[in-house]
Amino acid sequence: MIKAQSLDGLFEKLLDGKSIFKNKEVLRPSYTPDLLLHRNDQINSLATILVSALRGETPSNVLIYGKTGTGKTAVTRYVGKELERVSEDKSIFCSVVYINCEVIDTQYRLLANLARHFEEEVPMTGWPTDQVFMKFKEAIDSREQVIIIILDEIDKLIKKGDDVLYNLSRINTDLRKAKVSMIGVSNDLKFTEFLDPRVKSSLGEEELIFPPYDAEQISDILKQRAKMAYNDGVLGEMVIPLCAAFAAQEHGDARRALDLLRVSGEIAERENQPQVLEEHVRRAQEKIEIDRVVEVVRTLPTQSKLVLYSIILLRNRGREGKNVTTGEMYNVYRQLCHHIDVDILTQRRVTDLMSELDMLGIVNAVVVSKGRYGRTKEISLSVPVENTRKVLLEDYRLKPLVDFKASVFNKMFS
Ligand SMILES: Nc1ncnc2c1ncn2[C@@H]1O[C@H](COP(=O)(O)OP(=O)(O)OP(=O)(O)O)[C@@H](O)[C@H]1O
Repeated sequence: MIKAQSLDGLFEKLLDGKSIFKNKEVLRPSYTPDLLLHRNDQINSLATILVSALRGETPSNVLIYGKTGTGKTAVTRYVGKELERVSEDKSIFCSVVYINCEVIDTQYRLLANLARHFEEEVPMTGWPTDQVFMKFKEAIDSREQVIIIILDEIDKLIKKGDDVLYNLSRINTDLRKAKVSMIGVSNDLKFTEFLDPRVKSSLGEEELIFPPYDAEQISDILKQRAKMAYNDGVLGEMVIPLCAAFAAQEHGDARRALDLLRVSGEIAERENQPQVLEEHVRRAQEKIEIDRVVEVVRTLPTQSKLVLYSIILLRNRGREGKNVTTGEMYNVYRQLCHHIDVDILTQRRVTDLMSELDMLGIVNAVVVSKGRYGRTKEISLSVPVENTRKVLLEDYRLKPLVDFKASVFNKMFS
């Protein structure tokens, strides 16, 4: 008879081990430090625009752009918090409402959230949108006050239409006492192209651009956070410079750098190492990259998954290192669709899907000239092949393709 191993004190034993972390939470994206480094210009510019609220005037609407991890959210929230703090000191009514449009991504939910913020009872579904908007207006117009609405990741909201932004941008004409202004935050520089020109000009009364951090600036940000996150003497000398270098290579992304610093520590801790070393950072970099790819690939639509799978199959056809042409890719894609009974898209549409994969950083397509045969695109994979293949085959619609290589490829390439 197999005797169950005694698990007494399972968690106690784990907890007894000395942690290398002092406070891991400060490395999470949700944590905003009290002092934001290398962002004085942006903080001052935003404060200069918002200070009107403290004079009872309506601040201009602002659009904030910058690549991911450049401190847009951190700066906006920080300045918003300061504004509320000073307004309280001066007994001026001023509220800053933060909305993440990736989570609250419909017009109704946005308005319902705004109304609820001001203690209006509005259900999260079911009412006509106009009625919710009316409730919000009534709620805020009960007294003299300035409301600043921060719409983070605003590009996610307008995917479902820009009516709500149009209405919000005109709301001040209907209000007697309250004043509303909006701050839109986005890492997509082009999203305003899809906006109604009136909304575009109203939202973009002021624009702020957040440039990427360089390696030195990221290093400073990491040092500030590492002091709070790790116990003294735990970090090897090369850990911060390496995290900063990796993140700067990407595009100066502070979030990526902080993730690297945290995951490196987690890897070291799991192995009961007393110190975080360079090798842990390298492994963390690999792990984060794979996690990212897995997430992006997993959420692709089926047709894009088929395009990607055909590239992987061609890449594995035995002539390693040779790039795949669009013609070859389309040929295999068609066979895959046929095999699992999925509609076959036109070559043009498939080329578009491939360009999307290129934009996501999953493949790299370059145009090459074939002399008098014209031009074609050569595609190479920018992601680890085996991991990607595994994730693709997790999709139940693609599962029957597991054996595809054996049955069709032998015929095609023999
Ligand atoms: N100047 C800074 N000083 C200290 N920490 C910073 C600074 N800039 C960014 N960070 C930290 O980096 C992480 C990412 O920053 P933030 O969320 O503000 O980036 P973002 O530009 O809004 O990115 P995204 O567009 O992806 O939302 C956060 O943990 C934030 O606290």
